[in-house]
Amino acid sequence: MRYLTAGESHGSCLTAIVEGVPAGLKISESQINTDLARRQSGYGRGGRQKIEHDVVQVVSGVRFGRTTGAPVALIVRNRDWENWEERMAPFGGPPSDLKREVTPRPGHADLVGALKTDTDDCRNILERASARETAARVAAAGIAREFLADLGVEVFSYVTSIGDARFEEDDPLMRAPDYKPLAIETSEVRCPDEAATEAMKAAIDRAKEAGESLGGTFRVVATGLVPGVGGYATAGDRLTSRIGGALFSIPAVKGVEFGLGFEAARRPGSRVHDPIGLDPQAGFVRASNNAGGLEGGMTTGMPLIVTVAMKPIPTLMTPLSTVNLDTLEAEEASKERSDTCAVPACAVVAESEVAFVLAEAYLEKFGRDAMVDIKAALRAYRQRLKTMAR
Ligand SMILES: Cc1cc2nc3c(=O)[nH]c(=O)nc-3n(C[C@H](O)[C@H](O)[C@H](O)COP(=O)(O)O)c2cc1C
Ligand SMILES: C=C(O[C@@H]1CC(C(=O)O)=C[C@@H](OP(=O)(O)O)[C@H]1O)C(=O)O
Repeated sequence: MRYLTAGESHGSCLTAIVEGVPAGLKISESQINTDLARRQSGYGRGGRQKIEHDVVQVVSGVRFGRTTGAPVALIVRNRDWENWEERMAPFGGPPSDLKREVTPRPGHADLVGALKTDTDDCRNILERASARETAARVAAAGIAREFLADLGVEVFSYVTSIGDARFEEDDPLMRAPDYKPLAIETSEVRCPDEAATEAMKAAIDRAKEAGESLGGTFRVVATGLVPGVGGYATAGDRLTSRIGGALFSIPAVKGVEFGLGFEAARRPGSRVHDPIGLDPQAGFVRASNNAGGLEGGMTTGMPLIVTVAMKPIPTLMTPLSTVNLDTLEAEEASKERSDTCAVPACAVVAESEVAFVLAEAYLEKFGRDAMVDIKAALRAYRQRLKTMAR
């Protein structure tokens, strides 16, 4: 299962096509819309989110609420388009008052994209480098999430820091985070701890006041996984690389750690690796989950726990210096409407990326055509694992 998106930030709409979708999977538009709304939310978002109200339109591959096995095409319309129709027109000439973007923002794709593609208007770059595109990813991932949910796998996320405001978790080994979904989703920064939520909001307020921006960290967790999904035999099989790559595809993601992550490099082996035991009911079990649910590029059966770092938003209201592409003079970088912090939204996008990788890995292992066969294969596999532990 993989997706492809198209659409500019201020174009008429975003489009996604998901291919490799098995037949017979129940799809809920309202569930996708809930995820789209979660991606739009979060303290520190800018004015754009007051304009947009993202809803998905499923245009192919689903009939009477179930997938047919054909590619699923989805559309999310940009409400802001009506303010940009002339400036973003696919055909005809530019309007006479068009203001080109010639003061590239450090940290954004503006300068390097303009150099690479020989344009004198960074808008050609930023329209697509913009994380607006991630709305299409979240819509597309609705298919992957429904697929995983049908197989008992849930993917969620929560924010662990914004700037220097941190959520200090009780279980530093992160064996299996089990925060209440409501505690996460009712927090304006998607952090299950009230005091940390307030500290993060205050940090965002201070940053906004100072014309600054903030990044942060969050965790993505997947539960209900069976062991042995993914692969060890070739570089391309390993889920570590596939999940890492998928997360690094998200604009502004600059770090990914599995389980203990970098902390593992500071500890001796006996305090890192997860001892193996045998439980009469559960079969092979682990005393800890420092690996974060992956060994040898495969799921261990413990929760997958990935910590992700997002850099601060590049657009600054107190801008850094840049060079004007027309005059070649030093100038302040452009400061268009922007988010101050988008860590909570980024976490929802990251859930989507993880869901896609896991869905594809499950399809590899349990078949691709029809949900009924995939579920039967999963049941048979679980049964075989039980037999191996007896
Ligand atoms: C959900 C989300 C929202 C974002 N909002 C903004 C924004 O409002 N302004 C901005 O300059 N960058 C924003 N970014 C970050 C830029 O898109 C990103 O830094 C840019 O594409 C350059 O890519 P890089 O940071 O991976 O090098 C956002 C990123 C995400 C994931
Ligand atoms: C539109 C979204 O995020 C945008 C991501 C973004 C960027 O540069 O990445 C810049 C801003 O766009 P605008 O200039 O239109 O306000 C954000 O609002 C969204 O997430 O839906």
